[in-house]
Amino acid sequence: MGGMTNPLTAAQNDFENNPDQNATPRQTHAPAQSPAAASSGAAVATPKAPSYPDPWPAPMAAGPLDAIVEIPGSKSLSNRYLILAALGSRPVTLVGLLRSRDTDLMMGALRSLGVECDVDPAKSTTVRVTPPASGTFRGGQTVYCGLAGTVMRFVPGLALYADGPVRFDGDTQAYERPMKPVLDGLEQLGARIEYEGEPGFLPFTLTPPTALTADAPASAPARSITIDSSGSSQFVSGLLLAAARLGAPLTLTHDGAHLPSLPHIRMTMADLGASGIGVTMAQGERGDGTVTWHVTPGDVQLPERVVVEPDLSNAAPFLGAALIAGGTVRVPNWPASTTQPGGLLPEYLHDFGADVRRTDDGVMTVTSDGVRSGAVHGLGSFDLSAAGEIAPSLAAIAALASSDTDLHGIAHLRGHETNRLKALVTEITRIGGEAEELDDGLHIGAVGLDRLHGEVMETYADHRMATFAAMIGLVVSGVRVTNVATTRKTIPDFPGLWASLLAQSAH
Ligand SMILES: O=C(O)C1=C[C@@H](OP(=O)(O)O)[C@@H](O)[C@H](O)C1
Ligand SMILES: C=C(OP(=O)(O)O)C(=O)O
Repeated sequence: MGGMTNPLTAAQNDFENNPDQNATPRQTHAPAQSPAAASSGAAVATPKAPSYPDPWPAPMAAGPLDAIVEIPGSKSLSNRYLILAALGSRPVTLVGLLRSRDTDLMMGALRSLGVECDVDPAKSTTVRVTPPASGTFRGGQTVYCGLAGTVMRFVPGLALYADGPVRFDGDTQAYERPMKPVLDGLEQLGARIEYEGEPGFLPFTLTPPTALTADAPASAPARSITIDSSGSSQFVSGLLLAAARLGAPLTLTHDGAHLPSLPHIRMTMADLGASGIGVTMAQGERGDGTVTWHVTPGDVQLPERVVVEPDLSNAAPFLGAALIAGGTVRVPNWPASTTQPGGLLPEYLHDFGADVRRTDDGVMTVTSDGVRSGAVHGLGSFDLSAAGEIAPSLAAIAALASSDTDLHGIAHLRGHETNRLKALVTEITRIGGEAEELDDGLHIGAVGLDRLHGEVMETYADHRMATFAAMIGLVVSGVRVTNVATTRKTIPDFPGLWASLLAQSAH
């Protein structure tokens, strides 16, 4: 593996590329995990993020909100488009790309594999992606995944088409995120995986099968692989993205008890479709509860210019703020139809009791009398398996609502950035609320606002635990949030946007 950069010896990098800016303070071990030298060729021109006190005092809402908040690009779409552009043969310009830690890690990963990602100097959210002229990715590299599920589960599929072994590493906390099903799938396609620590987890090295590094003949025999994707939809998505280049039809079967985040899998299928790759899905083809996808390979090519939708899951704290503090919050550029699971958010907020409407100009408007009025009730027993990533935002509303909520279908949140079920129970309990873990989710009891008190709330290097705490802080005085910079995983400047939400409302 000569030429592979060792992140253990890489120099400390600047703020933008330092992985540890987002890790919890006790996990800071900066030089050990520097992705820039490890995974990016050219410098990434991310705008500098302002720095904030730690802990950050969450601002309280002085009265009902009245604000419009522009939400940056979707993480899930941005990172899929980056992967699909890299798999193509012509340059693609991505407009409105999310520029945050997860997308910068993805661009760093692609650059290390020989893909050019040129940031428009006049607009950092416009990025031109040029795949390697040879069509083969560069091996002998370390890809630094940070804590990004989309990087650690999607990029190994590209390494299948590299001209040498590729090593994958990430934040220490990422070593706990499950990887095995996607890597088992790639092994079934001929890759060899060597784990450095516990099998099934980062760090590891993927050695591609030699047959795939050259163009595989279109007539190659169909392939069939089976995995259990109960732990994350990203295992299926990663394999579907990889299959686009296979040069042979692929049948992928999920054989497991659950299949979370189905909209994210449909998003992958739709984006592959937009790149000229046909994918179909059939439930229970074997008549035994399994789910099967058929991928018909072709020439992967996104259109020359792709516009990224705003991140609708990241709209949740802002729109949810209207339910908590009362008032109206508007988010512009809300798509009329979307593959994002955040497209379900308006109906979830309506279920809590909000007035929700999208006008023809694409503005999503959420209005509520707020939790103090008693107008926000719990969701009762609620299946959130389609959109588990919104759970922390819904949990914040539920903890302040006038009746109970049981969120089901989200057992796999134990393998998210942190064990989110445990973290949410700990933090809700810390402020005087009532919550407990269920086998497949969370029970959140209604205790009344008077019982809740401000505390220093832990965020566990999890962006959504930080936005969860900020939501609570709108109506509970004295909430302080550790490591609010962790929000940079998917939002370039969350505290700035949050301040603008409140500042607009003060007028
Ligand atoms: O494919 C994607 O872009 C994502 C899939 C989901 O993962 P899980 O299925 O692991 O929840 C989601 O939670 C994550 O934030 C993004
Ligand atoms: C689960 C999440 O992220 P990841 O893409 O790292 O899995 C999330 O953003 O809520």
